[in-house]
Amino acid sequence: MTVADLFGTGALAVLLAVALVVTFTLLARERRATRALRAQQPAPPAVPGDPPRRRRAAIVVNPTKFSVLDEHALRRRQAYVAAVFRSHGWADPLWLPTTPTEHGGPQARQALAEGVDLVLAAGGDGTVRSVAEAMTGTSTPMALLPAGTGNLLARNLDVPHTDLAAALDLVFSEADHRVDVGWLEVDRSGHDAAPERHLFLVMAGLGFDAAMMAGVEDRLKRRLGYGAYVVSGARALWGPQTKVRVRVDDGDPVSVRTRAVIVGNCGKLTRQLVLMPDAEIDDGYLDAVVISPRGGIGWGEVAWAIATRDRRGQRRVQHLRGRRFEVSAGDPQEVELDGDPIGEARRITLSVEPGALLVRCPPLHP
Ligand SMILES: Nc1ncnc2c1ncn2[C@@H]1O[C@H](COP(=O)(O)OP(=O)(O)OP(=O)(O)O)[C@@H](O)[C@H]1O
Repeated sequence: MTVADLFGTGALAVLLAVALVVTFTLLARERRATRALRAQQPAPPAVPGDPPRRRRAAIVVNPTKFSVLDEHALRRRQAYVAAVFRSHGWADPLWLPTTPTEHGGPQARQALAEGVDLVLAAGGDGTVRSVAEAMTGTSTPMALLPAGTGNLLARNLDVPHTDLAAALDLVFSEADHRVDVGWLEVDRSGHDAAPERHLFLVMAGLGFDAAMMAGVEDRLKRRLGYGAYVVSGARALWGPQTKVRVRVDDGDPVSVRTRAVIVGNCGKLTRQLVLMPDAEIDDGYLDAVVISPRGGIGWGEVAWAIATRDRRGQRRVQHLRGRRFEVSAGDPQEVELDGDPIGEARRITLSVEPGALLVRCPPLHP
């Protein structure tokens, strides 16, 4: 009998087909089982000589903070920073510059999508805030390379803000700490259908301090640095008091005549000037000051209370603490967010999200 005879018989052809199907099914099952077994096994130990995976950081940089020095300043800093990362065995950092419309959030999200080990915010508090907004709720730490004017978060976390080398050293020598973030809801009309929501890390508020920030022109900042806030503050001092209603958590709203309501996640303006001495960035609470001076003597009292940090019996600087603050005013008031003015609103709501952001910085309670 020839092979053709064999295939000519229908029964044998069916038998052959069945045998083939069974064989392929068994082979496929074996391949699946082998794959599953491999997946359960730990990764093979690195063969000596295999290059270990090098850690990589992304640096979200506001280029305008460097180009004010000279047009090559940013490139020089980038070369220096990359060399420092290499000297610590890290890969060259991924540089993600901010733009006039994308202030750090999209850049930080891109960095997270690329799986970096650390994101650095190189700029002022606005850049830091935008980066932090994208990183909140993730387990990737954020570090700071301060290059702004106020650098309020850096001052509060004791991150060097005038020495790039020292700030960079800290990236490799310190641990990560969970800090609270604040959320500010801005209802501009007092009955907005969808109020804006912004993250803040230091302070947000309404009234005099916001008017002061709004009055700090970029030109003045460049010439006077932090002193620009003093000049603008002096200008804003003499405005009228405003009637606002303040509600803390589920308490009843209280009406006060005030020049400013400032709510803080942390309380330092400078190392010496502490607006909210009890505010801690990791305590799960927000602190607030209601500043209500009347005339020159009243402002003298406020200045004294802030300079000495002694608030006993102080009527002009009232302190509050809670997890949620609602502040509403009859007339639109200038609103401030981590030192940046964001326009006027009639109602703001501030709340805290405890421990939502991982930050690389010196110990919070040394
Ligand atoms: N590529 C860019 N070109 C022009 N402007 C930019 C660019 N990137 C960011 N900006 C502007 O920079 C602002 C953020 O500045 P940033 O917070 O870094 O410094 P700062 O205002 O001096 O900080 P600080 O609050 O500490 O004083 C953004 O509001 C944005 O308008």
